[in-house]
Amino acid sequence: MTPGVRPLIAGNWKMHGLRADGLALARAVAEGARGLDAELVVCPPATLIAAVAEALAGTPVAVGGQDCHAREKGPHTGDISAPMLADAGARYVIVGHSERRAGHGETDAMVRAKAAAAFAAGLVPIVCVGESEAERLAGQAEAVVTRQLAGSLPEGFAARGGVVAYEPVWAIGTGRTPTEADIAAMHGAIRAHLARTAPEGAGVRLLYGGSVKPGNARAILAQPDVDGALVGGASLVAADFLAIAAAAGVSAGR
Ligand SMILES: O=C[C@H](O)COP(=O)(O)O
Repeated sequence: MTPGVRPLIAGNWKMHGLRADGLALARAVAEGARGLDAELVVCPPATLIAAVAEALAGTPVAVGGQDCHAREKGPHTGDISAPMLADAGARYVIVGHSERRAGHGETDAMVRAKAAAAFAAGLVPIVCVGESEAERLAGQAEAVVTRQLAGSLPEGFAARGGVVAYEPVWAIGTGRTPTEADIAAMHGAIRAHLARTAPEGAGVRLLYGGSVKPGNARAILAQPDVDGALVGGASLVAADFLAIAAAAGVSAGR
């Protein structure tokens, strides 16, 4: 944890949640969030953003989107723009998740444009980076992640409060995680890259994502330069998500 930084725990619900269970999950998270010393964000599917934002109004839990288009509006069937997310009540948006990079052919340049669009709409982008298993085994993990950062972060990213999530692709939904030392080393490398490129880089919140669970959260969040987590599967169970958030508060020594 970076000293003085408030931990951020974001839940990416991915393509899970119909109205009734999504609203129940959001309300249960808000109920348990009182008194927790971490910032909480839930990122429901787009169909639920407005309803969840309404249900969470006046609570400490913010809402985020899972993706946005780089343009404000136009002939882009099925896409959602950053101003639309903001209008629906979102304050954050995840961009460049590996499932978008792999499943929708998103390049670093596209991710960069999406993050810039998020800022323009008043949203905080959470930009995801991470190596594949083959890249890690080839000793290329840091080079890959540094290249992704160089290509994916728009001008003024650090100064404008952008967030980076390091998610090794092979750790997502697998129950496998890097060693604590490997997480610390990668977060240190990301921090060094950010600090080289902007004076505000030292203050950017760096999240770890990939099989974060209540049982491993405390150890992961205790690593230097790990300022929070981007949680997938465990964010679908309110008690698990809240336990991870509680571990973040403990790791921050708050
Ligand atoms: O965005 C979240 C990540 O893809 C992590 O997912 P997971 O916690 O299910 O491994």
